[in-house]
Amino acid sequence: MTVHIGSQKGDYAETVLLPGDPYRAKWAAETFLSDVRLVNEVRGMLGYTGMWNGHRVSIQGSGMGMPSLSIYTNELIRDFDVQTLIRIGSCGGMQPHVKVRDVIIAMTATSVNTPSRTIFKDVNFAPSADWSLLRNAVQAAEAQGLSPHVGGIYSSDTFYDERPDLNEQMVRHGVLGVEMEAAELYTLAARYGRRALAVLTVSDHLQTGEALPSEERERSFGEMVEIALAAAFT
Ligand SMILES: O=P(O)(O)O[C@H]1O[C@H](CO)[C@@H](O)[C@H]1O
Ligand SMILES: O=c1cc[nH]c(=O)[nH]1
Repeated sequence: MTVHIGSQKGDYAETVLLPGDPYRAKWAAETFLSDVRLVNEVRGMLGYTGMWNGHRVSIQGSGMGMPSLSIYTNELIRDFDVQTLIRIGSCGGMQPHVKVRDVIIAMTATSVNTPSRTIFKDVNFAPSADWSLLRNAVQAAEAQGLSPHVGGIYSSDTFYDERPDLNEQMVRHGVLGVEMEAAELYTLAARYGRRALAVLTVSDHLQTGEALPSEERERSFGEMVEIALAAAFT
């Protein structure tokens, strides 16, 4: 039992998928896992544990933004001994060749700030994915017949951005998409020696203005869930 997770030790699997949206956690657990059990509902941040292809796995909502993700990731790592954490999130497309509903597998995550920023002082730490998870995810996506985009993403502190110049620099430097959590997830995984990856589905596009409705963001991103599960257990 922690401040934000009302479970006992052992209630979580060693592998946890982390959608920002707690209702995506519910949908993914009910859709892809068997023997599903609700293990957290503190603050409505739903978490489930079940089985996938003979493997025990949990799916826990992380909330929106790095401060919220940091709370759940810290508690999962430090109090529940979680070893592998895979974010399954939505993101905004930033390149013309990245289309809505495409899958992005995030190799690195650039940020202006993270909850860990102060400990690095003047160092620009480079948050990056676990290599084995990244490789497994690419192979799993290709086995599904998908062509995922693999590269850098931008973890922003804001959804409603007042700094279009920052996005311009991201686009200019080939960043594929923008979301709000992966940089801190990768940083915490590095600090505690755990494996982390972010698999994202493009829900809207910064250049075209195309955007999926919230119901689709909650329930229709099955490909990335299957990629994340396969990557964890390959
Ligand atoms: O769909 P999720 O996983 O929440 O991810 C994205 O969506 C939220 C913003 O709408 C932010 O959390 C962002 O990172
Ligand atoms: O953080 C996010 C998530 C989805 N789409 C965006 O534009 N930003």
